Amino acid sequence: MSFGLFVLFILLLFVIYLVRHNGWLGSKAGHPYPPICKGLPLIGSALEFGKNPLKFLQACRQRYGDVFTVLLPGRRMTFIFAPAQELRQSFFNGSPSLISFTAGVEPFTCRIFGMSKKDFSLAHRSLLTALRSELGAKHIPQLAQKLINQYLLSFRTVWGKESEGDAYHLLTKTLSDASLRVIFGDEFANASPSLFKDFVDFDDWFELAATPMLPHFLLRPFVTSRKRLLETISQNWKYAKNAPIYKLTEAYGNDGNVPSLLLTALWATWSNASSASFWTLIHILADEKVKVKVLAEVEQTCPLLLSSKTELSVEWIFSHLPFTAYCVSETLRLCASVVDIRKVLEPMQFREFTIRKGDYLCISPAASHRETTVFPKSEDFVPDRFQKLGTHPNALFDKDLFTFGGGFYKCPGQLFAMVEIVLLTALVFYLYDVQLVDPIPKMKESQAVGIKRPSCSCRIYYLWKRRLAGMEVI
Ligand code: HEM
Repeated sequence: MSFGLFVLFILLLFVIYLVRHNGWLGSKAGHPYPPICKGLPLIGSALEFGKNPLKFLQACRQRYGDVFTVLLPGRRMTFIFAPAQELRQSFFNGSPSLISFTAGVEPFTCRIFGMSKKDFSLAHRSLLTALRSELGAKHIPQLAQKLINQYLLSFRTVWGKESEGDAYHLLTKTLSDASLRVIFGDEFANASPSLFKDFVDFDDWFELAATPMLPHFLLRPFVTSRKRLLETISQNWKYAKNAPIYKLTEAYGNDGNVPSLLLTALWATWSNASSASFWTLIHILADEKVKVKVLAEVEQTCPLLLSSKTELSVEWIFSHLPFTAYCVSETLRLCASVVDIRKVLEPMQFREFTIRKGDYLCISPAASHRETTVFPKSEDFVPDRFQKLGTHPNALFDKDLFTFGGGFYKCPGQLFAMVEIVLLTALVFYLYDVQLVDPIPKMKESQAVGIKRPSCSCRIYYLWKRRLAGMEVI
């Protein structure tokens, strides 16, 4: 082949690549591909998306409409915006032969937690079923009782009687200690004292480490903390034999991958619920009227909540602490993940567009939760909006709220998460006088996945306000 022909051949390949990659041709069926927000050569929109994903997506939507594709290094992400019911139908309940949750989260399960692709997709359904049953309504009374005992212990050992402290640290530590003991068991928790610290380091680097094509050797703190976490879990998971999490390892059945599986479960248990409990407390503290309503409710309910005679069923908790639960739901509306993700397995139709095989199909819970037609004054914290509707605080997540995902793969920890945050919030307000010391921090703008973290610290002042049997040390 002459040199000229060779150059022509390369140019032809390049043009074919550009046409396919950028969707300049319509699909075979004649339906157009969605418009593309191209960004810069090679890195696409990585910089803008990475800086403030929500703002970037809202700007794209204004420019391109309800369906558009964003190019990121190694990833094409097609976003769809629509009323809740339409999104539930097309995204959460779409045909499994067309879109896949498992393939969508593989960049996390495999690249971050180190699970093998094959094992994960084979075992995924049974894992989900096992966890859903272990954390289901039937077990809540027992789990809730243990949570309360652990919270009371943390008030003695972590909070103390009176102090000023960083609210994020206080709530994260309290909730994490309690949920670890409840889900992984006391023996496992006692054997793993370094787990919390290593997890904080790991979680700080989580999102960067999920970036495709970014080599992990550049992220030394991430690699070190993950190694330590996996070592701790490998050595100690035998102690979790009597805990709910053990059912998961039985469903998985492959010893070699169990530590990675349990690290995934630990991340799911800790990461989102901790931030959610922080924002719930901070939002209530920042609004005097809301705080007064919460205080009235907890004064009435907490004596019963702390009585050993009460069976803490799901219905009991939500019917005795409805307003506190609406505060949690409203917090989860405001702080929801910017992106939820699936992978397109075969070309699929959404409205007039064809979405390509291989694209990540995405919705934005954070953007949907800010639709002013559904949520007037959408940036404000207004728990009354849900109370007026009368929808059960937990059932809101089957209607207009997407914080826990949806369809078959909906978060299996939803009920447990709601219960643990409601109980912690109620007890903090019942047992302490709490005040904000710092202004409310902004949410971390650059975070795309999971409940938003605060962008800076926020101190609270708290003072123990009552006598309680068994709490003499305080
Ligand atoms: C406020 C707290 C929480 C939030 C906002 C949250 C949110 C989510 C979301 C959005 C998903 C993906 C669902 C989808 O895309 O359809 C998910 C999956 C998951 N969540 Fe949660 N979650 C929370 C708490 C928990 C807790 C406490 C646990 C366990 C104790 C848990 C366990 C899991 C697991 C294991 C999965 C993966 C399911 C799978 O692989 O199919 N989550 N969660």
